[in-house]
Amino acid sequence: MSVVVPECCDDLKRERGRCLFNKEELTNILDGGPKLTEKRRRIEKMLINTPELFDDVSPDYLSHEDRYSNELRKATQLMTTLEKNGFTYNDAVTTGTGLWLLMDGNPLSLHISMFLDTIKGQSNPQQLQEWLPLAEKFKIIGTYAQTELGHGTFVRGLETTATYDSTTKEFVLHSPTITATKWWPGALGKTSNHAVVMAQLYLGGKCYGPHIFMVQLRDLETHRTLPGIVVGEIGPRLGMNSNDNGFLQFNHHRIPLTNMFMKHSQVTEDGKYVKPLHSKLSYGTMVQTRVGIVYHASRELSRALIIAIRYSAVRHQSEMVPGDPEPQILDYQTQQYKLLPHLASFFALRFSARALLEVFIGTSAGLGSGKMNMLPELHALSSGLKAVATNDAVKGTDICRLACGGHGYLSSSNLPRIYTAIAAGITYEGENTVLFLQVARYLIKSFRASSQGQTLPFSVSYLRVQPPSSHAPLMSDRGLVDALGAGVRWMVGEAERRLQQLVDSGHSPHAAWNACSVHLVQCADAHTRYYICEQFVDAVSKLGETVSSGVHEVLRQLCRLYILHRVIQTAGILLRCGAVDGKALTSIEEEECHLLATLRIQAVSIVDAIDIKDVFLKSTLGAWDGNVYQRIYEEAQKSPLNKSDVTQGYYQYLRPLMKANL
Ligand SMILES: CC/C=C\C/C=C\C/C=C\C/C=C\C/C=C\C/C=C/C(=O)SCCNC(=O)CCNC(=O)[C@H](O)C(C)(C)COP(=O)(O)OP(=O)(O)OC[C@H]1O[C@@H](n2cnc3c(N)ncnc32)[C@H](O)[C@@H]1OP(=O)(O)O
Ligand SMILES: Cc1cc2nc3c(=O)[nH]c(=O)nc-3n(C[C@H](O)[C@H](O)[C@H](O)COP(=O)(O)OP(=O)(O)OC[C@H]3O[C@@H](n4cnc5c(N)ncnc54)[C@H](O)[C@@H]3O)c2cc1C
Repeated sequence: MSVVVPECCDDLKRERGRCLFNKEELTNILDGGPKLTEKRRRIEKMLINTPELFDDVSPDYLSHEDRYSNELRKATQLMTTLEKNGFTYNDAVTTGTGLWLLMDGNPLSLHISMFLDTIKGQSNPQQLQEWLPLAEKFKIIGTYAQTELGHGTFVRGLETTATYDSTTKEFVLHSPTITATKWWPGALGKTSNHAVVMAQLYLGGKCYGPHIFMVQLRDLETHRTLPGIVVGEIGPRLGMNSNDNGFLQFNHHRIPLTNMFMKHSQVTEDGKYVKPLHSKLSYGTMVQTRVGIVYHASRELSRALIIAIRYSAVRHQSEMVPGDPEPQILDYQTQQYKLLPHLASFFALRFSARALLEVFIGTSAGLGSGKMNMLPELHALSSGLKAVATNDAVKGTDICRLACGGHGYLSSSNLPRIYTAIAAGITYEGENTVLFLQVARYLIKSFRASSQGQTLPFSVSYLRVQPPSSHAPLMSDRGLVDALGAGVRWMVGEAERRLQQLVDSGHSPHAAWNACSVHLVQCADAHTRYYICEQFVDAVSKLGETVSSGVHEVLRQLCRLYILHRVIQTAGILLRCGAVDGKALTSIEEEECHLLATLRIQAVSIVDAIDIKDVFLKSTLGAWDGNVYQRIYEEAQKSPLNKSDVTQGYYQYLRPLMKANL
């Protein structure tokens, strides 16, 4: 399939004619450099030239089984195409391209992410040597099986047991109750023949907590389920229904001793336990996936924004001035207010995802040499950013849908599918409220440590009781970010005060924690957003030295909008702690409205620079040419109900009803 870039409609031509910055330069920044843009485009070209990767029929018109088979067909084709052309699966993931072709629930996504990552991150050298080549070449296909019917969040509460039998040097895996059934893992139902399984380790009658085991589930020749294992698919879900999320039960199923992942903790042949350097090292795959999800959420949000902003430039509705031609809906301030702060969020998340990845890489390198001290900070940052990124992507995507009016509700807009896919991100890989509470624990601990004079890690250093006096004027970017920091400091101080007050009045620390948890979640959210603001300001100011003035100006405006919007959202707190006053807020609100109008002028060009091709957007509303109505009409013709003028349903139900004597 070759892509011919069509002439765009007059509205979009006019929009693009107003561009005052170098789009390619902005694209390079978003990709992480010109080389990465070039690589992404090579991958895209290769994928676009593989017609088997594209749907002939929308998954909406397929049966549950055909939908799965079709996605599996494309997923396997994607993997072989990448392999043959010298790319890795990771390339397709990190560029987003592979995901966009398969984001109806790719049945190989868990294999190429959490299964492979667990093998890489949790194996000892022998295990790595044995399993990695098999997994990389798809000789074994796996998933990450942790969540159970009874417990997802509370990993320590999992019920699946792995009991060591030193006489045979085996673990016996067992699901003692219905609630111990593994439930949810992607690709577990029908695709995977292996799984990495989280189970409670029992040695000599003593429980050592959750540990990870490599378990074969199906015969490698016949694909039949092995004895002692019950496995199946869990049925339809809100979205991503082309995946085979599954269930799994063990009935005293035996696996060799060597199938416990032994990089961090070990069990000896005679059943002795060797503990890890840090008790949460076995949660490493979850942390790594959370880092990936921040990127993933920003990419999905960007797809929705491209669709909604292009559509808003093409769609004309009502009269702004009586008797005048109908304006583009993007000219309405309320439409700008719906979309442009989310456009700013996309950029903020992209820069923060990059900063988080650096922390992840630094911490992982430290772990390699036995340094565990950065782990709590990585856990807090990855938890907070995963939660904010998915919350904002879900909210932003739905706003994009709403901003497209009725047509946003059409499947062919692709907004419903983007929404339902990213909506799962709020829940999977750590439910967001739960992750925020982890961040809050870290904040309270840090606040208390700081009160005792201890030095704080970089991401929380602003919580110091005596902050360095800020010299930045309040209305500058730095000044406003400092004000936001003062707000978080006040919130955390307030949370700590309330916790202490409850404990002093006789509550247990745990009861006090629960009684303050709404406020604690707000602290965690505010802290993470403060971190995001800092990363955005830093990134834009660093780029200022290297990019052209047009691009720098656009980035500066987006960053400013993000900060102003955040200040307005936090107004109540900032007023209470005295970081801003009413007069400042009024001028911030006015400036935001002014900025919306400024950014509106180049909004289409900004989303063009995100550079996602039509074949990956898959939207009747968001295509490059803006030929919206023709595309919507043509998609409707593909409905199976339009194959005949009169449907079977007419003869079966409608006609008898019309003929009945009611
Ligand atoms: C195609 C895909 C390719 C690539 C992937 C890349 C991007 C993703 C892109 C797309 C995704 C698309 C498809 C994938 C779809 C779905 C995949 C989904 C998979 C899953 O959902 S897997 C299951 C995930 N489950 C969870 O996340 C469970 C959440 N629960 C927990 O993590 C923990 O139990 C909890 C709640 C954090 C902690 O529980 P608890 O409070 O009971 O504490 P503990 O006693 O356990 O902890 C005490 C102590 O330890 C600290 N701590 C906890 N966790 C960590 C950690 N990970 N690291 C460091 N420290 C940790 C905790 O804070 C306490 O510290 P303190 O005592 O306060 O000092
Ligand atoms: C599409 C999808 C794909 C998934 N893929 C996988 C996979 O591949 N592998 C896998 O193992 N799992 C997978 N999961 C499972 C997922 O990780 C869990 O659903 C998730 O961790 C949440 O756990 P839960 O469902 O038990 O929710 P619960 O923990 O029961 O949450 C329900 C409610 O209780 C609240 N709550 C729970 N604990 C607390 C607390 N301590 N404090 C305050 N509030 C609390 C939550 O905030 C939430 O509002 C997937 C889930 C989905 C939806």
